[in-house]
Amino acid sequence: MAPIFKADDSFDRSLFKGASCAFGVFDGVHCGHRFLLSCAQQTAAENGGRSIALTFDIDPDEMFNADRLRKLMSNDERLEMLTQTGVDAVVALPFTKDFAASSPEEFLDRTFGGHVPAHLHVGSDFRFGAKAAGTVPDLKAWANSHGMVVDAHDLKSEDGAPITATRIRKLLAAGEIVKANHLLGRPYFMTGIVKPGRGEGADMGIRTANLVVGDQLRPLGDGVYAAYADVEGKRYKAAVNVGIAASFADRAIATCEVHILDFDGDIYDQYMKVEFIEWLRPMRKFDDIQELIATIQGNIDWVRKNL
Ligand SMILES: Cc1cc2nc3c(=O)[nH]c(=O)nc-3n(C[C@H](O)[C@H](O)[C@H](O)COP(=O)(O)O)c2cc1C
Ligand SMILES: Nc1ncnc2c1ncn2[C@@H]1O[C@H](COP(=O)(O)OP(=O)(O)O)[C@@H](O)[C@H]1O
Repeated sequence: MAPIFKADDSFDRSLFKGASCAFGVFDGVHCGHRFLLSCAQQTAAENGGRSIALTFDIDPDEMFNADRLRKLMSNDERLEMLTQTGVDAVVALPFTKDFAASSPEEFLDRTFGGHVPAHLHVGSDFRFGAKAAGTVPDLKAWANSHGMVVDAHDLKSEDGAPITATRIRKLLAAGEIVKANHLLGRPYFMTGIVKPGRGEGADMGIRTANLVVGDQLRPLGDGVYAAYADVEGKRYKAAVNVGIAASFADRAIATCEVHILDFDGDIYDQYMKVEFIEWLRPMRKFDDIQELIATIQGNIDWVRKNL
């Protein structure tokens, strides 16, 4: 697995010399990102240099659009997944207010610190520097005078439209999990530590392991889904309610309630990963608890038969 370098003041930027970098935020590490990263691997192989995923430690939108941000994964998960894409190294630039305020030219000077890569691969919509003022032609002009080749790639498309994190977030918000997973090239997942809920699941005969996932990390629309849950190193089928349970909205705080099929352990305070596979139905408010139980049992049966 590739090492992760945090590009703070102590970082030795000579790592960039002769390298092929793909530059982006890479939220979701989706198929479009993987294509760009494979381009860096290809020119690295041709030139005998390293391939590097060049990114930021946080998503810049956390600084500028925090209220409406819906990330596809946490920053740690993003960096970790980048290490598994086949690149030789992952470099995370600290995205501070000061760094974000750099002019486009200053931004590039500070990023590379005099050690310019051989190749830089970006998407054709790449913008950089304060107020995203730097464009691909600006990048190419800087590269020309610094001996770097810039490859600005058309965004990889699927079903007639570019694959972008925004497009995937919109599909997830609409519960279109199959289409979102297709563009991600993997199942969309949520992760967290299992917390105690209201204790009503056991009374209903349907235990649920609860995650409290904040809005920023919950682009997936409310609803009931078929999923897989990874707990204690094992993978189980699961029926999952996403969103605050409408029938208990006055007292519920969990936003991802996971009934794990054929499982009967205590996993409070344990890490759990939930991979979403199919949308089953909208979440709804039930006035009759027996009807709620029967409906959930129907969802569990569906998961058992179809996943
Ligand atoms: C597959 C599944 C579907 C669910 N669907 C709904 C629903 O449509 N409406 C609702 O209010 N709660 C729904 N729930 C949530 C249950 O009401 C909740 O798990 C139960 O109240 C237990 O809560 P507790 O874990 O906090 O004890 C669903 C739960 C599961 C596992
Ligand atoms: N099949 C299962 N699916 C989910 N959690 C289970 C299962 N079996 C046992 N558990 C355990 O039970 C807990 C959920 O029990 P529950 O009665 O729903 O209480 P609460 O919602 O208050 O945590 C889970 O956090 C987990 O530790």
